[in-house]
Amino acid sequence: MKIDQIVLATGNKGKVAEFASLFEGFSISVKPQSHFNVEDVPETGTTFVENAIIKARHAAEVTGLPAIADDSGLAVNALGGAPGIYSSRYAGPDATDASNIDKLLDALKSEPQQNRDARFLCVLVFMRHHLDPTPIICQGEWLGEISTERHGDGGFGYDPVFWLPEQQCSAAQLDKTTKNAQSHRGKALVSLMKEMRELLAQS
Ligand SMILES: O=c1nc[nH]c2c1ncn2[C@H]1C[C@H](O)[C@@H](COP(=O)(O)OP(=O)(O)OP(=O)(O)O)O1
Ligand SMILES: [Mg+2]
Repeated sequence: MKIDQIVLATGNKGKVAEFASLFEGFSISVKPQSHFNVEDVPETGTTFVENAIIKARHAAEVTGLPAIADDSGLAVNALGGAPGIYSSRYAGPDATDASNIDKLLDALKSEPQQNRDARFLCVLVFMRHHLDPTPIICQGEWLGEISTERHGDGGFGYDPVFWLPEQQCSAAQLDKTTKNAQSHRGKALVSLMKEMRELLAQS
């Protein structure tokens, strides 16, 4: 199967920036959906997998191109896995990264550090076209803790409060390359590229 161009089915500029460096050296051109005027689509699934498929299918349908989508989020043990698939809408329909973090810190305010374990999860989906019956689905996770205060201003989303105890810094204090080498998204993309290479070599 010959592919020259792929649409990246996300409206999140933080993800786009990370994917841009992850895709450096990749032989196929990967452009964000904004380049093709694809609008965000409602994420009506109850799993990361369903939401990633919904986003990839939508972008593939609008553009006629193969698509990659990312559905990701933060799962906090002390909150029973919340905010999970609702991470981007945790503080409500008009949530921002800042209001989501405020709500998270408030929800955890009485939890001591040993109860603040969390993980980032990322599901990536590749669909060759919008009716692809066998999408490639890969996932990655990244373990950390939720700090009581923000640290750093890099990255996006919950990065300023995602604390990495072994590195004694937050995800927002890592440069992009260092974050990509260990993040949920970086790990999922390594698996996805391996499977895509096999698929593209087959046909
Ligand atoms: O590396 C990360 N560092 C910090 N925060 C992160 C990360 N990865 C996901 N997150 C958070 C951001 C958002 O609150 C939610 C993803 O929600 P999710 O629906 O997948 O993305 P989104 O709505 O921002 O953009 P889009 O759906 O167009 O891809 O998890
Ligand atoms: Mg979203």
